[in-house]
Amino acid sequence: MILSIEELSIAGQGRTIVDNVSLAVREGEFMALVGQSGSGKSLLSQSIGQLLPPNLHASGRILFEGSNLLERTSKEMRALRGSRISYIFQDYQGAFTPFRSIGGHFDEYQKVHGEKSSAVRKTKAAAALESVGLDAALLRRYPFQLSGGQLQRAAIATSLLLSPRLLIADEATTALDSVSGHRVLELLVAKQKETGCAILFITHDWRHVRRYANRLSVMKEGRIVESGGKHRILDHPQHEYTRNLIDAAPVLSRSLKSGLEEESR
Ligand SMILES: Nc1ncnc2c1ncn2[C@@H]1O[C@H](COP(=O)(O)OP(=O)(O)OP(=O)(O)O)[C@@H](O)[C@H]1O
Repeated sequence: MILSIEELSIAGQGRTIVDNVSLAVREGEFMALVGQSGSGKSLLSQSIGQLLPPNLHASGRILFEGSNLLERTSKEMRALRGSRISYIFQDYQGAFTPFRSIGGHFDEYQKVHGEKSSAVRKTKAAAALESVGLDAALLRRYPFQLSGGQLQRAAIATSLLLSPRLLIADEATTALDSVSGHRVLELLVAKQKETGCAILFITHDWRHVRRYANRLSVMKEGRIVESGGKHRILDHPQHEYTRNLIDAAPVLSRSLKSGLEEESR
């Protein structure tokens, strides 16, 4: 296991939002987390990197590479985020400061994580951008001069720059049109194969679950109601809530919900 969340609860102001959740992500796998809006998926993912809003508190254990992340200091977490654990958010525009060039972002990111040579930083930035299918000339542009799809690609390039072992993608394609979203996801999966990192993928889009996930967990009202292999859950859901979610997804209308007949992944 690369990540093992054990009995995690997230609470604040007298309310428990995530309630005693356990969830494991295996080395190199694509793990999807689905469930209704407000069930606590984003907060769960934020707690992994100690990114919870200050009014909320997490308890339990989040084991990553042998230690409990909830016990790490803020300084240790800053070093870990971006290097061993990376995030891609729905709001990719928020990941960029408007008046700093794309190259400036790559440069700063590498500086923060200890790369002292400006020449190395430049070479790595160009290679990273090219690795996600973007021209290195875009390094000179500003975020508002790139399309949404290009910016999200640049965000993916940044988050993979230091070869993290775990990538957390919280509705990473929701803000993109479906063609750009599809391309970004294809890219993410290709990069995953190349680097071997695990992905925790939060989504409402069952097409993505069916196409890319190895396993999934279903969340409802702060609890995980069901976890397992994709084919088991899509074709033989055990919990009524999972059955309802799958039945409500029009894209899953084939004879086998997992699409096992036509897709092998
Ligand atoms: N800072 C906060 N203080 C108190 N409650 C919060 C805070 N942030 C989020 N919540 C509440 O916690 C619950 C879970 O929110 P979360 O964003 O994790 O849900 P989600 O499953 O990711 O939803 P969606 O699929 O719509 O993104 C929601 O009821 C939300 O309103």
